This record gives sequence, structure tokens and C-alpha cells, in this order.
Amino acid sequence: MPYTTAHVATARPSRYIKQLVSHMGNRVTAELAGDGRGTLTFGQGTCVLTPSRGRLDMIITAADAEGLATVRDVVTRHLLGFATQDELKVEWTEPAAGDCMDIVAPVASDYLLTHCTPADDVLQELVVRTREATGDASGMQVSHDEGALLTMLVRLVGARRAVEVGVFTGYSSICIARGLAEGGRLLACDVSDEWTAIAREYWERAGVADRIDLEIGPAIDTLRALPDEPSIDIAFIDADKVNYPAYYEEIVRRLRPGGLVVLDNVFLGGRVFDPAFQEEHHIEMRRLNDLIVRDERVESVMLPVRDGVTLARKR
Ligand SMILES: C[S@@+](CC[C@H](N)C(=O)[O-])C[C@H]1O[C@@H](n2cnc3c(N)ncnc32)[C@H](O)[C@@H]1O
Repeated sequence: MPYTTAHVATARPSRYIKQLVSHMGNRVTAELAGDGRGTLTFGQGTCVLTPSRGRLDMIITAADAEGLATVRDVVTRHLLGFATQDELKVEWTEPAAGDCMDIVAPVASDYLLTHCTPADDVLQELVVRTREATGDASGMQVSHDEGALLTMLVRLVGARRAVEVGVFTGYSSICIARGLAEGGRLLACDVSDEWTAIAREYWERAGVADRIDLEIGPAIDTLRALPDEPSIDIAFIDADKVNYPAYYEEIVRRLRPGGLVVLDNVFLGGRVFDPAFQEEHHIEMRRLNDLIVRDERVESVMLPVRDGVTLARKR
């Protein structure tokens, strides 16, 4: 689904949003939220208007390029019509597809990688080894900044009992294991003997092998076999996307109060935003993202870290 954005410099963004919502409400579905954001829903697409300091931010999504152009032209015409006292400059970005967006600008992304605690030699060598041994699959490995985030979260939670769903060659397991409190253990779940053989080697080299229990087999079976009691301090879900809702459920019921579940890839490369993608894993991920917001057992936040990371903390 294509989208386009515009950031219009103005000292009166809220006023323009109110005018657009009130005026266009006669012809399209127009809503003004309590926080001042406006939504205009046309037959062809939707325009979301957000006031920010000195700026009006607009994003239009539509089913196709033609619909995008129609909504864009109508919104621009009306906005300029209201701006009799301001000289507004409305410049829309080139239409882009929802599944190839940069969640964070590439230059910022690169900056983030170099502005967290540096990866040590073992992690750096594991990146190279994974690329050589697994080719394209190496893209599944968490990035260095996400790994640093995991270590930080494990430490902040004071975790002694951690679970990981999706080990691959062990990068995230090392990051989790390194953050564990004295005597802590990580239950690491995966189906692949081949990939986890590399993980085992690097767990040894990182000096964390003695605190990791690897279970080979479908993770859902491993989780269901755990005692049904609140014993998990932190869990990281990064495996087959279609089973995320099931993993989430089995983990949340076993999280201790204050425990944290961390879910990776919740944007699915931008496809969660785009209703054109209707494969099972797209549907399941959207369903889970919506469910977590409503789940009264947890408080949650979704972070634009790499491909989207949700943190859900048990109340
Ligand atoms: C995205 S990778 C994990 C990457 C890893 N966290 C890292 O940082 O390198 C997904 C992993 O999930 C595993 N996996 C896929 N389906 C699974 C299942 N049903 N149960 C357990 N693991 C599964 C795959 O074998 C793969 O190693």
C-alpha cells in the first residue's frame, strides 16, 4: 500500500487540523482525537494529521497510487485554502510502498549502531561466521544495538530466569546470558541442530555456555512443558512469526509480576502497516500487536528499534 508524507512548517498546526476536520467532515469521515491529531478517511485512502512544534505532519495511505494522488490533492487544496495569512509550503514525498520503508532514517540507524556499548571480539566474529555459514539467513541475527538493548533490559529486570524463543547462531542468547544476575539461567529454544551448533561454539567462547540450557524442538512444546507458575523474569521472542500469539500467551501466564516479554520484528519489514499483505503471519502479527495493547495483564510500549520491538511488562 503506497504512502506519502509532508511536513509543513507553520506556527498554527492545531488550528489547521481543526479547520480541515470540521470543514471536510461534511463529505468524508473526519475525526479529531483528544491529543489534537486529526484523521480524514476518504473512500480512496486516509490522511492522518499530527500537530508538532512549528510543524504540521501529514501522512496519507491509500490502496493505490491513483487514490493517493486524489487524497493528496484534496487535502493540499483545502489546507492552502485555509492558509490565507501564512505562506504554507506543502511538499509531499515520492509515494513509497509500505513494505520497503526505512523505519529509522539510514543515517540515524548507522549512528545508533556506533553509539551503544561496542560489541566485543566474540560477537563481532560471530557476525562474520554467521554470514559465511548461513548466507542470506544471516539477516535473521539481531543487530548489535538490539543485542545491547537486550543485555540492558535483562540487567534492569535483575533477571535470574530468562527464556529465548529463536536462538539461530546464538547472538541474542549471548547478550541475554551476559545480563543475567548471579546464578541466573537462560532456557534457549530452537528447532535447528545445525544453526545452534554454531551457537554452542560461541557460547563457550563468550564464557556463558554454563548458564544456557538449549532445548531443540518446537518452542511451543518446550514452553507448555514449563511449570504453570510465575517464574520467568524476562523472555525474548524471535522465531516463527505465525506462532508469536501462542508464544506470547504461554510466556505471559508464566511471567512474574514486573517480568518482561520482548518481541522482535513486530513491524514485519513494514508489512504490518499495509493491509495489502494478508498472509497468515501478517494477520497473526497484527492481531497480536492489537491484543497486547488491550491485554490488561501487561503495560506495553512498541519501540522503532530495527524491525520493531515490543516490550510488555507484567503488572
Ligand atoms: C530470527 S531467528 C533468531 C535469531 C536470533 N535471535 C539471533 O539473534 O541470532 C529465528 C530462529 O527461530 C527458529 N525457529 C523457527 N521455528 C521455530 C519453532 N517452531 N520453534 C523453535 N524455534 C524455531 C529458527 O530455527 C531460527 O533459528
